[in-house]
Amino acid sequence: MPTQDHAVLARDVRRRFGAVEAVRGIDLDVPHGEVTALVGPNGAGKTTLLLMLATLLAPDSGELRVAGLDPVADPLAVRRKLGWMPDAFGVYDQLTTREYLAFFADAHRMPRAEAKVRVAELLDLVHLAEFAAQPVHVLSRGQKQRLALARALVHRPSVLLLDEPASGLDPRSRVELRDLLRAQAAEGVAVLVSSHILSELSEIADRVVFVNGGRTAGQHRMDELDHRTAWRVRAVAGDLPAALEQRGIAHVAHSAGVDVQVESEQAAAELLAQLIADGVRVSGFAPVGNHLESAYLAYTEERR
Ligand SMILES: Nc1ncnc2c1ncn2[C@@H]1O[C@H](COP(=O)(O)OP(=O)(O)OP(=O)(O)O)[C@@H](O)[C@H]1O
Repeated sequence: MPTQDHAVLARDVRRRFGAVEAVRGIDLDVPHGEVTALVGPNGAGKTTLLLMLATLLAPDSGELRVAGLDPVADPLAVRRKLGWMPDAFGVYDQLTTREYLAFFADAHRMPRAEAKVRVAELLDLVHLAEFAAQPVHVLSRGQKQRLALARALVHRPSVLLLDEPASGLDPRSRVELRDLLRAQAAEGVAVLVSSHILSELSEIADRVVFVNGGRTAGQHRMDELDHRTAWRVRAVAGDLPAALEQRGIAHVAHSAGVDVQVESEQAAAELLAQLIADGVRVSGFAPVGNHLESAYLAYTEERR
């Protein structure tokens, strides 16, 4: 089994909670120096997988490696290499922001003088220096998330796991998070990030792992993703679904319109001409989302 070159590796990992098979066959490869996106619908098993990688939950079966180490056999060694940003903020909110980070530096046995410098550096990095002496509980949700990110980085980990890191962040903080994750990857850190914000992931991720129903549905480099795009069609008169069916064109109807997959802009232009020729009075015709969104919809289609 490859270890060092794969910063994070999972092979046929399974975990159930009573009758629920939360994870039932996940394979994953996350290399150093890249940002890997972990995406999938609610309940797909992403958090369960991340908790297992973060040594906080034991798998029922399968193999896991983090920084070449086994999180089941050697959790303490894994934690020394790993930065973990959970989707919910932890306790200790009576501490000040500075004390909170110092506490985690101490937990990583960082010498006090070094910890002082590192904490100040991190507070600047996540723009919380002005809150250094404030108790953590006064921070807003987004500020707490930035603090959680700083906490994950305290000990300069070589593997960074983030569960929905952008969900509470304002637009500027999201841009900064993107830059920060790219900078970490450029320094050789392996970054695995789960998120539902596909437009943002498509801008920072080098690779994507799709998870659906507790299984890996696909792993790709972003530049290998199918470049077919979904186009959304709306019509004010004429039977749009019937016209598409008659031409054998697969489509998904929902309240915002009818989505079809087309191969290229040229194919989209031809489809529009055909629909008009069929008597459909088209009122809207535009590409939806980006390549990552299209691939996501294709991988999770059977749920509809
Ligand atoms: N501690 C638990 N006890 C019972 N069931 C659980 C537990 N944790 C997770 N599950 C179930 O396992 C499945 C996977 O949950 P998980 O949180 O891993 O999904 P997710 O992909 O992170 O979802 P989301 O995108 O909504 O965060 C869900 O059906 C969930 O209800």
